[in-house]
Amino acid sequence: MAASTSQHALSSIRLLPTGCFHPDKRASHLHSVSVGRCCPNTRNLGLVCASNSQSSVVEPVQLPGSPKSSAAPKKSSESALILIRHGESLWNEKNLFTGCVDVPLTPKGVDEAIEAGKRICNIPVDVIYTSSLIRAQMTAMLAMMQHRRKKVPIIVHNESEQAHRWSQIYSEETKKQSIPVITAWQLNERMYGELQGLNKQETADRFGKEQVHEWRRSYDIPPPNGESLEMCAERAVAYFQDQIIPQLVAGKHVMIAAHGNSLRSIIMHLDKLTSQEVISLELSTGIPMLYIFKEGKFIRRGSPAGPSEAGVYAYTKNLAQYRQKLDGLLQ
Ligand SMILES: O=C(O)[C@@H](CO)OP(=O)(O)O
Repeated sequence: MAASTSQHALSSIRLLPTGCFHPDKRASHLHSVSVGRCCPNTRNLGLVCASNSQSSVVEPVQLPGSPKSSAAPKKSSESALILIRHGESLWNEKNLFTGCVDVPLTPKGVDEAIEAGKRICNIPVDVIYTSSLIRAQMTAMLAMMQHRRKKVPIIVHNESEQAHRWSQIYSEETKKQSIPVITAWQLNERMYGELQGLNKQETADRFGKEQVHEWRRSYDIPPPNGESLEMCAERAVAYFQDQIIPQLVAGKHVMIAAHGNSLRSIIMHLDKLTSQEVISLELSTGIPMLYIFKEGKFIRRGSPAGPSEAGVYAYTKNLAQYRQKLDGLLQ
């Protein structure tokens, strides 16, 4: 799907000077923390599921003010949030409504994911969230293969106590060189109901262009027996607030690999778009978008253009320092 003016608008935001943070200090804490795992049908399970700290690679973080909070957020801290829509899938290529049908990437989608990875290869990533769908997971993994830090992305398995136990890592050093990948159905594409598997053009020919546009882009009108964007936002934004924001508050750098509509709903929330404005928000496959989270606010930084582009690393002093560190220029 072509990038719209909104997508271009995302990339053309002016850069503002911002303060400092210390990505590497935070990354070094990864080895000692436990899992914040999401269970289906429950919104706020970070604390409930994190019973065994030994076998896990990422800690659920509590928001400031919470009585149990152990990780006090640093006032001056600043975190990167990268959002990536998955690369082209086999059903994108065939122009079929996909929704929650779990199809893989095309070779072009694989290339897009690799390209996305090159664009973010100098931006710190401490924890990755993906949907439970393979196209988002492939994208996350392929993108991370390009990262210069060369940490190993590892999918966190908490679907059963045994899965949790059997996927333990027994070396603290190896954990330090890992990035937890947390999969969450809440980040899935919106469920397209009875449109799933139908050809988009044929559906428009049959039901009319306007009707299909309404199903695809309106905020609160669901397709037959499917989810509206509003319904998708209810679970995706709730998950983002309950599970992901606490990571950012604790100073973790987060990447989310997800889908056109789950990400549209999160961007709507971050950018405070109205239900009218979100109609024209289109996300291209495999294009990363960067936000900086600082002092409780999200600052949109557009789409990093590539490792050779200097601009993105001037977004914040800390991104520049992180890159210098990767370049071996800093100790
Ligand atoms: O088919 C889908 O699942 C989505 C994303 O590819 O399509 P649309 O752009 O119509 O929301």
